[in-house]
Amino acid sequence: MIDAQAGEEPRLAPAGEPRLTVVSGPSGVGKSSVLAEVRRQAPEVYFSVSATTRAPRAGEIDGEHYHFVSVAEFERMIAAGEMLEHARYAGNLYGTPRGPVERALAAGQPAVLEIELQGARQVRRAMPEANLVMLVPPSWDELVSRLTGRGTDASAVVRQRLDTAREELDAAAEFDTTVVNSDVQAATRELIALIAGRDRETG
Ligand SMILES: Nc1ncnc2c1ncn2[C@@H]1O[C@H](COP(=O)(O)OP(=O)(O)OP(=O)(O)O)[C@@H](O)[C@H]1O
Ligand SMILES: Nc1nc2c(ncn2[C@@H]2O[C@H](COP(=O)(O)O)[C@@H](O)[C@H]2O)c(=O)[nH]1
Repeated sequence: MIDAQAGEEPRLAPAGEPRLTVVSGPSGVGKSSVLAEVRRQAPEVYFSVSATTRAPRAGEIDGEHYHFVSVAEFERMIAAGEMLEHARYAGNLYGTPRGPVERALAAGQPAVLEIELQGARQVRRAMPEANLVMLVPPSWDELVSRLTGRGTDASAVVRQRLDTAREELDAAAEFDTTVVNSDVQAATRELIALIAGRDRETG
């Protein structure tokens, strides 16, 4: 957690206020796996559903895993100011619809975004009080093994995602907290504490 220096605005939301938590990290590190467990154990948390122009993978449900939209619809949403952040990743567009996140926070619900690095940087600028968490793998070899072992992407896409992963891991210092995903349950416990703002509690 980063404390405010004398004369500077505090960067993280004050204790007691619902917090926006951004979870980022390289493709294949286990963001979806850990957040599925967070969702199960902390049903009070609002999880943003992103819009994407990527084609659905087997088993992905429109409106649940993503809002699967056309490029034209995605561009309309940007032009209408409906995106909190957006980015191009591995040839597709991804973005966070702004309204549902703002409504959840206004209603007192902690909210979580699972987004890549460029988007996390945009949220940092737009909402400096957000807590940025990077999920990292226990080792590079383990990341490669998880991404290839998942079997959802062609080898060229895996290579592209691994190239981006190096850049993402190099940016870990920009995040407030780094959580190592060696074990899904342990990472889930750490994330739930951060989402609930337990790191802001004193005494
Ligand atoms: N702690 C862990 N130990 C071993 N395997 C894991 C762990 N966490 C996730 N995995 C596995 O790693 C693979 C990638 O996980 P997942 O799809 O959750 O990653 P992701 O970060 O959400 O990827 P993407 O950004 O591409 O959506 C999956 O096969 C998942 O079962
Ligand atoms: N900037 C944003 N990145 C997003 C968003 N939703 C998901 N993502 C990230 O994209 C990559 C690839 O996801 P995949 O489902 O195709 O494997 C991954 O890092 C996601 O976290 C978003 O709204 N904005």
